[in-house]
Amino acid sequence: MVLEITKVCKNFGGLSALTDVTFSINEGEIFGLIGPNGAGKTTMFNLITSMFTPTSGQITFKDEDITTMKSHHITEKGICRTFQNIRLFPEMSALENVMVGQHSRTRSGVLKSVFRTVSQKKEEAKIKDIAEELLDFVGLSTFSDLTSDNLAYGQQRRLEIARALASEPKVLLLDEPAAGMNETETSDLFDLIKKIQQKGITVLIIEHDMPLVMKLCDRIAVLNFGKKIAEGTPLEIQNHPEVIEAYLGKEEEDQYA
Ligand SMILES: Nc1ncnc2c1ncn2[C@@H]1O[C@H](COP(=O)(O)OP(=O)(O)OP(=O)(O)O)[C@@H](O)[C@H]1O
Repeated sequence: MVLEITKVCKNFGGLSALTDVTFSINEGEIFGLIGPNGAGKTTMFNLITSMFTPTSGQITFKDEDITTMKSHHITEKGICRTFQNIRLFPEMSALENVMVGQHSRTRSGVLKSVFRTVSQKKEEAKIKDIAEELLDFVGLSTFSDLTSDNLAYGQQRRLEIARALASEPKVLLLDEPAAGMNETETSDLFDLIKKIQQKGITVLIIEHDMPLVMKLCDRIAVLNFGKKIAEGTPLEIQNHPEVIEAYLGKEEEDQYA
């Protein structure tokens, strides 16, 4: 088990965003977290990355309790995420955006040195090399000098993934990576996430694009009103009566048969 979520609850005032949610993720798998709007999926990401603390319950990463660990320590441990709304630096180049993503792994910090020592210069050169490799990995090497606001939407989402990869995650959390993508971009995204898995990185993905989720994920957990209503393989999830009723809807049932 790489990540274990045990009996996690999160209340916001009187609202129970998550109630007693338990699931665990195996090393190297692509795990989907799905459910209707407001089901608590992003809240779960916010708890795993310590943007919020659970009201109760436990989160462990490789058997270490990380429930109350600070966010930056969680990044250093090897958990990194992308956001539902793109959060790039719009006026920085694609390359610089990825270079910034490495800050948790560097000693002297990126782009800030005024009096640069030889070792800092070497480190910067290495940071640039790694960023170039990552841009190549996500298929954006020809756009390296473009500012991120000049990239197409699907490219910006891939750039976000490259930036997240720059922190050398063991577990990558993707929050609706296919949102707003056309069919070709979604198909490229599928290939990219599979390549990330092949690198040995575990992927936890929130996604509303059901055909993509069903094709991509090894296992899936389904939330509804903050509670887990099902967990299993894509086939098990597609045939789960409570999921069909709560989430997929009768109309869409045939689509996945
Ligand atoms: N910071 C917050 N303060 C108060 N309520 C919140 C906060 N964050 C989330 N919520 C509430 O918790 C519930 C779960 O929200 P969450 O964003 O986790 O759902 P979601 O499954 O990610 O939805 P979507 O698919 O629409 O992104 C919602 O009712 C939401 O309004």
